[in-house]
Amino acid sequence: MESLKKQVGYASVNYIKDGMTVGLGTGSTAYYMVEKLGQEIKKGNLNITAVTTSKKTAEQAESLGIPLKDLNEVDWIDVTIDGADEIDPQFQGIKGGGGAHLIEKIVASYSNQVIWIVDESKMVNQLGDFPLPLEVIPFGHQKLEKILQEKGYHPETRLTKEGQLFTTDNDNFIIDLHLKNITDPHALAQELSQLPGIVEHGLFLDMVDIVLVGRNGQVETLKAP
Ligand SMILES: O=C[C@H](O)[C@H](O)[C@H](O)COP(=O)(O)O
Repeated sequence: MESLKKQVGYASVNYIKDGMTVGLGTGSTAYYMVEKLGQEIKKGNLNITAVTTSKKTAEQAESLGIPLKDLNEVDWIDVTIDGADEIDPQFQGIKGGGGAHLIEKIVASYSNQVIWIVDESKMVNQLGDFPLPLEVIPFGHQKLEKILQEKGYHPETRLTKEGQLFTTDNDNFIIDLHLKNITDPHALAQELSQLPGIVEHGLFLDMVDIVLVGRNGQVETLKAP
């Protein structure tokens, strides 16, 4: 898996051209994309500006000398390259396994092109086996969890390995919904968007343009319809 992630992450840098403003995703696959981008910048092959989607990616990018700007300082992003947790045959996805989906979704929404980079294990027939992350405001989060429980969504407030409440880069909490299968992602997205306290859910619908999949040692390019 690790070598597939590296292969697909490295291959995605081919979509980055000189002069572009690039959105840098978060996670173990995006890590390799950022690593390769740093190498190309160091060699003098690329001159770009990047906007990051998490503190972790910002730290990595800074350490590699990738020029960074805040989203407010750029007009638009040419391409954002990011990982994903699940992608269905309609190119709908779940993100937020690392708790970064709020900023990832904002950055993606200001991008001309969105590319997801995944290993083949992320390609599924139906979304929902991967727990759906919700970034929630700490105020009243237990009340919200109760409502989600009553709806039959099997919520679980995310904890760190040490058993502490997981906090996002925005000082919010994450509630993961253990749904097993999501039959109507758009209806669920709408319902979750209307619940007070949920800042953003991890359903990324109709957002991706190209998916690069690492499969059997090759990188497959899939274009969303
Ligand atoms: O919050 C995390 C992000 O949405 C990641 O892009 C996603 O979880 C995929 O990460 P990875 O490539 O590490 O599986």
